[in-house]
Amino acid sequence: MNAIEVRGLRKSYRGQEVVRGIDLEVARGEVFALLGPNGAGKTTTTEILEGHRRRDGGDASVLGADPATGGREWRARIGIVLQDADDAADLSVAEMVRHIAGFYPGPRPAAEVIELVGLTAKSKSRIRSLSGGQRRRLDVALGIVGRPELLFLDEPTTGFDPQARRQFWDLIRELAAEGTTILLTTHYLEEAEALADRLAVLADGRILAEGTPTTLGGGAQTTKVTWRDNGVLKEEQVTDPTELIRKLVATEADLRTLTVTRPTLEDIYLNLIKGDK
Ligand SMILES: Nc1ncnc2c1ncn2[C@@H]1O[C@H](COP(=O)(O)OP(=O)(O)OP(=O)(O)O)[C@@H](O)[C@H]1O
Repeated sequence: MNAIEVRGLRKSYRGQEVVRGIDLEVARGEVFALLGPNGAGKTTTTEILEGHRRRDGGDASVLGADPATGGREWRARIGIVLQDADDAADLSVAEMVRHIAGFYPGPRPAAEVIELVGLTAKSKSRIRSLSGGQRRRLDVALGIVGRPELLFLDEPTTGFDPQARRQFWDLIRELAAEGTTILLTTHYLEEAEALADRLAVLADGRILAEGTPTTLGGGAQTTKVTWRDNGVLKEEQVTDPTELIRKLVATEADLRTLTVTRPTLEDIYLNLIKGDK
């Protein structure tokens, strides 16, 4: 059975439909990224699946249960990292992690989790004294302390410095290797590319495209080939550069300047979003 199965999901706020018939399947052990512009419906979808928001239509199954009615045991199997958690600012990092650990039947030791997110030096500091990125690391710690089977990460690395982001990626890869299923929303395309087995692009409450970081957007994407011919810069967009390069090898073109550029996930994403407008 899939970890997440969604059919025809719908949600409106005051008559305005913001999730407009989403189908989604996330296999157990998969890292799945939801991408999309601000207001696309990523957080709303995620919150429905976490059981934090009611849906207006469609079917949803998360770890075999309907998230709208999932009980305490179901909740204990899920880890959540919210977008703007705001709580218990007077507790220390370690106190907070221990407090949340207490809600789970088999939590990770607090010190281990704090180490995993790189906050050991801040263990005794009050939450209110943490920087934005450190606060975000604590949020991640709270999301994983219960050894969740399924982890929801809503923009987890916002405010992380580049090194912290790389450390976080390593942590996610470790969790994935242990078999944790992960649903991630992010605006960092390189993050989705680095972590996701599969991803979907959401815009205006619908899924525009779905695939792996290399197949997303289908075969419509072209590769750019540039080279110099008698000093003149030439450029061609082709689906498969093999034939063109063979042809160039047979000519007098100076191939020391040859470049072959595949579109990045960001190029593919921006094209999809642009095409939707
Ligand atoms: N509680 C709410 N009441 C009314 N409208 C809401 C509420 N929450 C979200 N919306 C609206 O629903 C739409 C989708 O919002 P959502 O937060 O799901 O988008 P998102 O894709 O997560 O965006 P972002 O990338 O900015 O986090 C937006 O137009 C937003 O204004």
